[in-house]
Amino acid sequence: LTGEDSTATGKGVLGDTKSFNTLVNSSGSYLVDRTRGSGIFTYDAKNRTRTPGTLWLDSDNVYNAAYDGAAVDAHTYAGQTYDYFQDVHSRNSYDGNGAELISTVHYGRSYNNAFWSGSQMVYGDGDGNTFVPLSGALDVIAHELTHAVTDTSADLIYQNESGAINESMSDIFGTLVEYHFNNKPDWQVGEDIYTPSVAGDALRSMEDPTLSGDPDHYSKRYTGTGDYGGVHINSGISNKAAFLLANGGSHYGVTVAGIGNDKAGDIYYRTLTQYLTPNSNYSHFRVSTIQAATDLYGASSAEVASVKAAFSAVGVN
Ligand SMILES: O=C(NO)[C@]12CC[C@H](CC1)C2
Ligand SMILES: [Zn+2]
Repeated sequence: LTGEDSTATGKGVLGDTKSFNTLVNSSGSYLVDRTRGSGIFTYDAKNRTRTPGTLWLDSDNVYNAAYDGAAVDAHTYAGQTYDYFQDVHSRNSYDGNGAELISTVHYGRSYNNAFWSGSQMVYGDGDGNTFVPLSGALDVIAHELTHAVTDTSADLIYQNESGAINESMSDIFGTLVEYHFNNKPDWQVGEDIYTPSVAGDALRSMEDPTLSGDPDHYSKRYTGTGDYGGVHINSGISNKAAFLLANGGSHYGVTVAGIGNDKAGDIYYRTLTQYLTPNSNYSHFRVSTIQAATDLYGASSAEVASVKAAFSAVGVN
């Protein structure tokens, strides 16, 4: 594929106008951004389930059709997430080696989910009641791309406690990316694309995981076999700890002094990429996070004290 690097404009899933990088040649405008790593490439599954599908081609470099919105956001938010990991953590793409970012939208029919396939991001359109097209939320795209970061670093096994930590890392960086771009930021997950007819709800709350029935303390962890051993359930324990570490608060009688999003992000990034291993459980997660904070701020630092308090507050001692 050859052509000229260009900039297009278009409307996202929620009708917001944005600009993004494309490649233009005599065929038209492709959703190809050659300015980041080895490139960002966005594809159309055309409501079938073959991936990646067809590289997205538009006729006039203006992406304002309703059908275009999912692709506009997948492409733009992948670029923003790339920028977050490069600019904040000096990580060039999800593998640190400039790997191509490949996304497919319009996957399946009324498909209420999104996932990292092991090699690319995949987004359904939702059924219009539970979800609208899932690439419409920056925290969701950053969630998915963080699965790729995890897979190329700690490689946390996607089940039981290691899987819950895997899921929580994706929720944590999904939220931190949302704050980094100040895109209606909050400590909820998927709020922008979840239940369009219900205001103020979210798929999950990191501030209060019990709102979606998930545990906010290790003593309340799920020990069944559903959800790969509760990877989207027991993530609440770590999500609550992350909320407390960044924002502060008291939880079950334990008070945590908040250290802010940036320091929390640096601690979690170092924990994920330097200390966690495929079989890490919550106990090893506590030790690893303390070590990462110690590396960054010193053993007697306030940051280390807050990490210890945050894990203690959720019953991981
Ligand atoms: O938690 C997830 N995947 O592991 C979700 C579910 C809905 C959003 C898109 C994918 C987040
Ligand atoms: Zn996930």
